[in-house]
Amino acid sequence: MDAEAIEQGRLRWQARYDAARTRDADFTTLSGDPVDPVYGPRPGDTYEGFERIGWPGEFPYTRGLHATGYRGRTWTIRQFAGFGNAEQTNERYKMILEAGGGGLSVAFDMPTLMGRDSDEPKSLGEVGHCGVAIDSAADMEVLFRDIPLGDVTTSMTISGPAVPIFCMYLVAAERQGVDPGVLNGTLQTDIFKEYIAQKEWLFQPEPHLRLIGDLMEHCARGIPAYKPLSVSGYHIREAGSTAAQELAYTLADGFGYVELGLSRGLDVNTFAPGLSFFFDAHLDFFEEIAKFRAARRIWARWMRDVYGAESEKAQWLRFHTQTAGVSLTAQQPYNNVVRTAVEALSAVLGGTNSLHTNALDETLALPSEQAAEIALRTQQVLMEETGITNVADPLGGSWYVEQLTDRIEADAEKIFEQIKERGRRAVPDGQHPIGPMTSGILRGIEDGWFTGEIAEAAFQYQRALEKDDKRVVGVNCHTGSVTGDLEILRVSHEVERDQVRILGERKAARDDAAVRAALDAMLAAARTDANMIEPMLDAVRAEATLGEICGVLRDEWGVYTEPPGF
Ligand SMILES: CC(C)(COP(=O)(O)OP(=O)(O)OC[C@H]1O[C@@H](n2cnc3c(N)ncnc32)[C@H](O)[C@@H]1OP(=O)(O)O)[C@@H](O)C(=O)NCCC(=O)NCCSC(=O)CCC(=O)O
Repeated sequence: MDAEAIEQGRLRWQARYDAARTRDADFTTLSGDPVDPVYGPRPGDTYEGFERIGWPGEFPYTRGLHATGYRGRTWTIRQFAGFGNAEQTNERYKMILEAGGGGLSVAFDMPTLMGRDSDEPKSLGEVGHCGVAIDSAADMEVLFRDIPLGDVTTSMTISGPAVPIFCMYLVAAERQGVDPGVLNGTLQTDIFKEYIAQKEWLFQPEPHLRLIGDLMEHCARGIPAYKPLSVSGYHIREAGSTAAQELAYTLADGFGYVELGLSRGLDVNTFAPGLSFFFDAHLDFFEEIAKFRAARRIWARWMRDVYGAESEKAQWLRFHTQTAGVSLTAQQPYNNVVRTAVEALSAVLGGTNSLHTNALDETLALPSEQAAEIALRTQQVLMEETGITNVADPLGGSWYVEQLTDRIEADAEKIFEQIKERGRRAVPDGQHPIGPMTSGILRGIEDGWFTGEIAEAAFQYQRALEKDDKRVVGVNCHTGSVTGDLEILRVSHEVERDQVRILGERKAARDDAAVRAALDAMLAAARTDANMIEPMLDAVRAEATLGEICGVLRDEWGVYTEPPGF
């Protein structure tokens, strides 16, 4: 790009920056020297390929979505939390908000994630263990007691039964007197990554996609700020993928949901801002930063050029990041604080919009209160003490980071082509029921391709670890430790007993005929093309439980069995 075009871009950025609001904060170095909000080529310099880098707040958004970077608004500190029953988790949320957490993020227990009630035999021993147990709208009410849902953004990490859980959230808001139309938050909902990596699905892909389409329609129509999908690479990476695979599979899944919205006749400029993303921040500092920068650039280009998105928000890739759980070690667990800080730094340098930092004890149990606080404080140290929020995309223009960004983008493009090619082999072009990327994803799920590719990458890494080519402190080098034991959070079995008892009492107190009628109406809707959100909301309002709602749908649609792979 010639010097004149670079200068024009800088002036556009300056105009945007001047028109925007910045925080009332000190933007100097620790030594008191002023720093610019962004840096670029020196006036008069040319820069080959600068259109791929550009300025923050401008297409292709490599350097961030906002001209002001974190000077306008810092990232959201969003700590994923949930354990025991709704009451215990409600207490933890209040602690997080009081300690300066910017948003909430609900972790559900395994029965809830699988659409089962706490009193089902398969739930035994799991209630309240890896997250909070939610059986019905009444639990959801308790979960957010004294937390005004109109004033807080809440993320809910659930995908198989995402839609009934979402309905419970809406009903909890109604019961607080909050208009559901003003709700802002994120529902994970991403079912593709369940088949690819996390393995918590309920039905075959098609009925899941139908429910997701209904949800997208409902939110696009009436809850404009709500993000019904958090397209997730985190679980793909944690299952052992490479950074490029994480990026490519996740963005491809995102394209699949765009195709789903388009196939429903929705306007891409209306529904695309409701797609957000969720990535892992692993330990290779520069590769991770490059991954985040490439993600924004690829998404903006595909949204504009392939899917016809015109508005900025429809081209923006917004993402949450969680530090890599898989990088934590049980050996010398205090080192995990350092790993997490480095990973969080890469997320911030990559321009994350929202961040969860893992607690040092998460490889052993759910975080204790003390470990959860250190994790939160880690973000606050980065945010408040390091000057990192002063300058947008400070690594832009680094030869290494720019080349890594280009490389990871090229790798992702190759993978998109592989996915689409699988789709073309399964379904001739012009006949894709949803879209060409979606056909490729479904084919890759059905024939175990994604799982196989991830397993191969995980195998290669494990082999490198065992040959000591890759090193992990406390595991295959610098072993032996003088640090003591950790306090471990244990969820008492009484939680399960109490949850089952309360569920029984609630079932006994409700109007059974109303529950049955609402479930029948929901089933009738499932047998048509009608949007299922309203009938499901009615069932939830009648206090139908999660297990009952999912049970009716399981009976109707059947369950999915994964193809065996060796
Ligand atoms: C979009 C995100 C990523 C973040 O939303 P947030 O509301 O926090 O942030 P945001 O949208 O970036 O910013 C909020 C508002 O401020 C505006 N804003 C931001 N920066 C600005 C700036 N510099 N200048 C002007 N405006 C700015 C934004 O445009 C937006 O307004 P407008 O809206 O008006 O534009 C959302 O989807 C989210 O919160 N996701 C979290 C997902 C999550 O927590 N998942 C947990 C998974 S845990 C899991 O799966 C478990 C894994 C395991 O451990 O097993």
